[in-house]
Amino acid sequence: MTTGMLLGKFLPPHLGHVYLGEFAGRFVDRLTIVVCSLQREPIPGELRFQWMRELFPFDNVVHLTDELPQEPVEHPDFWNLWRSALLRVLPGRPDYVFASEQYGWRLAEELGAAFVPVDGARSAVPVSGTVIRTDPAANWDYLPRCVRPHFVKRVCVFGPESTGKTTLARRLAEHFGTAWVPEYARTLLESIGREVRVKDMERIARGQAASEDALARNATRVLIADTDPLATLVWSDVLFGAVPPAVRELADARAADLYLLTEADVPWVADPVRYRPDGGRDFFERCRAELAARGRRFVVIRGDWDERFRTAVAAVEELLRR
Ligand SMILES: NC(=O)c1ccc[n+]([C@@H]2O[C@H](COP(=O)([O-])OP(=O)(O)OC[C@H]3O[C@@H](n4cnc5c(N)ncnc54)[C@H](O)[C@@H]3O)[C@@H](O)[C@H]2O)c1
Repeated sequence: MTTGMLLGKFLPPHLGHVYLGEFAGRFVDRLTIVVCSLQREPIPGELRFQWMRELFPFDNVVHLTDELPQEPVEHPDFWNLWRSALLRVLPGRPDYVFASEQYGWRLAEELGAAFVPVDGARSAVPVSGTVIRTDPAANWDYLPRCVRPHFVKRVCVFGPESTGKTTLARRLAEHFGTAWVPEYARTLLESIGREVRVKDMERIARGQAASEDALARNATRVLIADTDPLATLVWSDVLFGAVPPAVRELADARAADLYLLTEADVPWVADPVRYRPDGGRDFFERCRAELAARGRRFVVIRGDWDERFRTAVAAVEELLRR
């Protein structure tokens, strides 16, 4: 049986890393991937470790969190420190070391392995972590699906019933060539076939959050959500005078990058899962107050359908420029 190892910061993992890992996994029988992270780095090491485990489910992915020097010039004992740290986390001395960097030669020698250089010019998959961190939107196609939610800007269409939220969310998603998140309350209530109860509220908030996180993987640069758990909080309070703690927790913890707050200035349309034909104005004010109390960024969407769409597009474009 042949064994191999490769290491990296994977800050974040991109398709160049995926190529390197998939190449190495086809070269040897048993591959170990070492995720090296430092506390000061801009993306948490634990998250990078989870991403790499998801990307390489059949390989041995380990996490090295020692605060080691990063370049040989930084420490006279650089190679001894790296050799002993690596031998601690590797299952044994590898037969092969894989890298696209020249340091792979010395690294392999330290571990008593043969070096297999992989695309030093990075011409097969021309991308780097620095390029992605500088402009993730421009390099979106190089991001693996599991990494995309970390870089996606989240927009939430928020406000009273029958103010065109779903149509606006769909239209925005189409305009920006991305994914949208349907309102989970509607999915649940249409399936449950009875009036909503307070005990449904936690399931609605959890469903909304889970659906958003799952669909964020399909998004390109921005994700458009038709409501979020903060809307569930407002609904729970308005309908039942009570908010389950789990709903409050989700509403407080999850902030969209931008809320499009839709005004109730368009005609009401009745629907079996709509509740408050006369409460649009109060509900709008309540939504505005909840956003303001949490310091969330929002833009009010009002006027006819075209004006609403134009205001929303301009607000999302502004968010994407930031
Ligand atoms: N500089 C040295 O001499 C040296 C020596 C030993 C260990 N280290 C440490 O190793 C760790 C990992 O460093 P890193 O910055 O190389 O990690 P990284 O995440 O940038 O890269 C991981 C691996 O993927 C390769 N790679 C990157 N883009 C690629 C692409 N487009 N196509 C194919 N392969 C690609 C890299 O060459 C590397 O082998 C760091 O903690 C560093 O300090 C450095």
